[in-house]
Amino acid sequence: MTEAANTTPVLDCHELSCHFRSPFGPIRVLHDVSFSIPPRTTLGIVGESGAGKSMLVKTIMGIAPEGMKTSGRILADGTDLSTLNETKRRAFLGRKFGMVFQNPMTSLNPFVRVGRQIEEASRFHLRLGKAQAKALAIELLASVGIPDAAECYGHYPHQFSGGMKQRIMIATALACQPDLLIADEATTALDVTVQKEILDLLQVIQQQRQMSMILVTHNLGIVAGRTDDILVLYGGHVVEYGPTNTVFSHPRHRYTEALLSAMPRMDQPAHTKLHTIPGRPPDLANPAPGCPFAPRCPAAEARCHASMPPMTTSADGKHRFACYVPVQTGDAADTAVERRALS
Ligand SMILES: Nc1ncnc2c1ncn2[C@@H]1O[C@H](COP(=O)(O)OP(=O)(O)OP(=O)(O)O)[C@@H](O)[C@H]1O
Repeated sequence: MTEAANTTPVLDCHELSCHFRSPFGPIRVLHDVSFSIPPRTTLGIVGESGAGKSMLVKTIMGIAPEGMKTSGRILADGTDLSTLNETKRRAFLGRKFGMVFQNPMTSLNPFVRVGRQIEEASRFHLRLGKAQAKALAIELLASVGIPDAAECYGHYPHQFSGGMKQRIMIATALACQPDLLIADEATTALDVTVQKEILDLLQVIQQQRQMSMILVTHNLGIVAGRTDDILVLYGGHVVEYGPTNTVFSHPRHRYTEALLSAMPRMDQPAHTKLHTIPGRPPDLANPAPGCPFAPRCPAAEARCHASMPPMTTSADGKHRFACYVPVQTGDAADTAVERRALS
């Protein structure tokens, strides 16, 4: 008998919120963020600077900055993380999730040989012996495209280019064979051609290892063709969430629509002027009562400024958006789902 494929979401987040205290009162950085990542799929988390993307993944990884109060439920492969004590939770997350940060220059220790840095996680979490951990580190270096992996094992970070350092960071994140790899703006600091190489590498690794992946980016172009689903964040709110193809072809939230029209496209004639989104991102210290995008939205009505729109779900249940005046698609069968009252 063949074993049924596991369909339990690798990550299930329910109403994640976080805030911190400031001299101006509490500042909410995330508002009831919910999403789910099925096995072997990739989620793109998109939004402009300050939208809360990094805070979201840091909250999931349990590394939100000190003073940040978080709430909500996180299930990793069906396990509710709140049921684990701090030590168990760290061990569990260290094995299940790997993370690649934006800047490999600051993530790698300049004084430690790269092989040793890759070995650290597998020795700690998988309890591998010295020889086994070294063999795995060399195998991982080779798998992320480092030439002469056995020799490079003993090199220091400064002996590698930026792109190679990022490959080493990916090898480090893969050391415990995670179910989920989180890449937080992992290519932003790199040249455009190297960016593409690293994104292609991540995609190949995701497919080879049958893992799930989160690509965090401010650039919609990065998630196009590389993700199954997209979560669009604005001012700490999920404004749109759904299958990438649907969101690209039929965006419903006005912010997503604006982001898409600000994106350069191959099918546009050269020198086409790109749209920009007028106005400024919301001031989290002085949140307006309504939709955070309303002050910049060309379609905003009085109600958009007065209260946060409820989350609406498409007829097939796969596409969600929080907008009173969504972009029309001809599909009228959307269902409004009231958000939990915001405290
Ligand atoms: N250590 C911190 N303490 C307090 N507030 C913070 C801290 N780090 C970030 N913030 C605030 O949280 C909000 C979300 O920040 P976050 O870094 O998650 O945004 P982002 O979408 O990842 O943006 P970027 O792409 O610029 O990193 C911002 O308003 C930011 O000022």
